[in-house]
Amino acid sequence: MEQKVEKIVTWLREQGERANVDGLLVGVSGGIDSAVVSHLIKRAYPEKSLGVIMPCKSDGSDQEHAKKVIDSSGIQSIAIDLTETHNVMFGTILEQLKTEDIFNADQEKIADANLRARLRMSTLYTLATNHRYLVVGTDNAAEWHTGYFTKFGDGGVDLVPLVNLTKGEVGEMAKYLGVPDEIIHKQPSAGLWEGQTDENEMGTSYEMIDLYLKGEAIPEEDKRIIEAMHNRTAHKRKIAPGPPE
Ligand SMILES: Nc1ncnc2c1ncn2[C@@H]1O[C@H](COP(=O)(O)OP(=O)(O)OC[C@H]2O[C@@H]([n+]3cccc(C(=O)O)c3)[C@H](O)[C@@H]2O)[C@@H](O)[C@H]1O
Ligand SMILES: Nc1ncnc2c1ncn2[C@@H]1O[C@H](COP(=O)(O)OP(=O)(O)OP(=O)(O)O)[C@@H](O)[C@H]1O
Ligand SMILES: [Mg+2]
Repeated sequence: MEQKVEKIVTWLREQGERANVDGLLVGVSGGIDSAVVSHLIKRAYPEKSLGVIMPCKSDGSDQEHAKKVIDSSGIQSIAIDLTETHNVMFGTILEQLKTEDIFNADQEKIADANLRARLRMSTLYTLATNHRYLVVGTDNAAEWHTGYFTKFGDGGVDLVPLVNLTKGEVGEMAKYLGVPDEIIHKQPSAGLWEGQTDENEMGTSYEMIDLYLKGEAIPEEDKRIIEAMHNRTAHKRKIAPGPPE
């Protein structure tokens, strides 16, 4: 594990140097993926790494966990509450849609959720510009393969250090790095609405996705769900296409 960690830390430093920036930052949610990235960027840039806590109508326990990650990693931190920003922006958009009688209530929850992720992305890039830092993403191999992220939201980042690690491998790295146990053992959640858990929403488990990625046999139904998610989200893993000349 020491070697795996060192390889990623060296890579992060090289990427920073190549981009000619001063440091790295990450959004800290209180979940395991951003906990691992916080510890990694602190190792890569001990004096120039920043963790950004951005509650947006978020669960109080997530914020407590986020603070624990700041402490366990020793990273510098800043908290920016996006609740009011989201209320104003989403409220303005909804009001106009309703005024013009073109509001689609079926899509409200997902549109609300994705705006939270995109407000976080905008906040991170504002800070990155201010500090001359890069924005480090937290997607792991399971999330990347299934496209379980918001396009240009939490998917809108400069570097993805965990993209080759399964969720299980992220857990092993978290233990090695000293991420608090309660964060390692809690249910993965995007925290985009109350009670949301990744596995409920996806209809399969990270254990199944990890096994699938390792080429092992899994039940037909899980395989079908994973392949459908992968195909439906192919556009998120490419740059925007243009027409042929
Ligand atoms: N074929 C295609 N070619 C090009 N673009 C296409 C497209 N199909 C849709 N699109 C575009 O993509 C948009 C849909 O993609 P997107 O906006 O990402 O939205 P979508 O995939 O519908 O939703 C994001 C999913 O990621 C989950 N999530 C988000 C954030 C964090 C986490 C987490 O684990 O923490 C999880 C969230 O719970 C939800 O299930 C459409 O509105 C459309 O603009
Ligand atoms: N409240 C928040 N404050 C700061 N960043 C956030 C917040 N919520 C989400 N993010 C960012 O969005 C990323 C995607 O969330 P995701 O839930 O996939 O990761 P996680 O919370 O670190 O781990 P887990 O998947 O186990 O919940 C987070 O890693 C983090 O960088
Ligand atoms: Mg989470």
